[in-house]
Amino acid sequence: MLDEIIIIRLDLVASKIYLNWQIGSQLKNLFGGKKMVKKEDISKQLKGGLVVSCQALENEPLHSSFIMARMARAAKEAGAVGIRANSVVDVQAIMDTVELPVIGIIKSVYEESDVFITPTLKEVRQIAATGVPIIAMDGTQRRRPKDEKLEEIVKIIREEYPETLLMADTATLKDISYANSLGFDFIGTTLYGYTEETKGENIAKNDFEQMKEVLKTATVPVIAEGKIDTPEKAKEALALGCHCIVSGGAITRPQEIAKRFVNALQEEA
Ligand SMILES: CC(=O)N[C@H](C=O)[C@@H](O)[C@H](O)[C@H](O)COP(=O)(O)O
Repeated sequence: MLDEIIIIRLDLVASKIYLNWQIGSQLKNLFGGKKMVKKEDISKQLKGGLVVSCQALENEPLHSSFIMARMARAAKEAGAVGIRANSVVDVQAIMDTVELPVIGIIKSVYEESDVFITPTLKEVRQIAATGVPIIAMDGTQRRRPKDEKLEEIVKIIREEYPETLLMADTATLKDISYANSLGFDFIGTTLYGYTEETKGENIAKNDFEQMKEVLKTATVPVIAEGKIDTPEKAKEALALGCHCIVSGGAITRPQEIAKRFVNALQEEA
């Protein structure tokens, strides 16, 4: 009898907490919640600025949502216009910390495919559900896990999240033409140098030779991303006509930053 009373009371307490939480979030949405920002405004916000990629995978020293949110805060203090981040937890921690547009991705490795940046509909939906204004996904023509097709993913996510901007992370000019045809909002050079076909390449090589071709091929704004590791390169990419810059490792991966110093000292010795 006593057990039953205790269980009923616990149930009542739990229901009350749940109800309060629900009312609280509804009120927050009504009065204090995040405002829906229009697609054109997000694009304007990014134009001509620096987006800082705040990412640390499980095998990296700074792997922690708390630290990534602090990185995002530092980026904001420096004047960054946006953040790029990996995983639902990091994106949520960052969106709770800074009021900057976030480019969300989920890196996920599948055995049967080399595609790992938001590779399947599952990851696209998971990251979309966080409310990120922009989702970036692999925009190469490589075979995707589970044989999913990029055009299908884009079609479905456009229906489910019409207000979310989509960025294609590409490697080759062919990828860019493909992304144009699928109606992406942004094209990123993220994977140039990271696929079988482009291994060892660098977007800044020969005075940004490849970037100039990218800009001629793309029919939507181009985001310069991948090894834009100095302020000079960032400035040059913007001058060529890129919409904005994403820089990561050179700002938020201390192991890469320290390595550049160590390498320079070793070259001197
Ligand atoms: C190839 C790949 O996995 N790129 C990832 C994409 O999100 C990140 O690891 C990069 O840090 C990001 O693209 C920014 O580039 P960089 O760190 O070179 O400034």
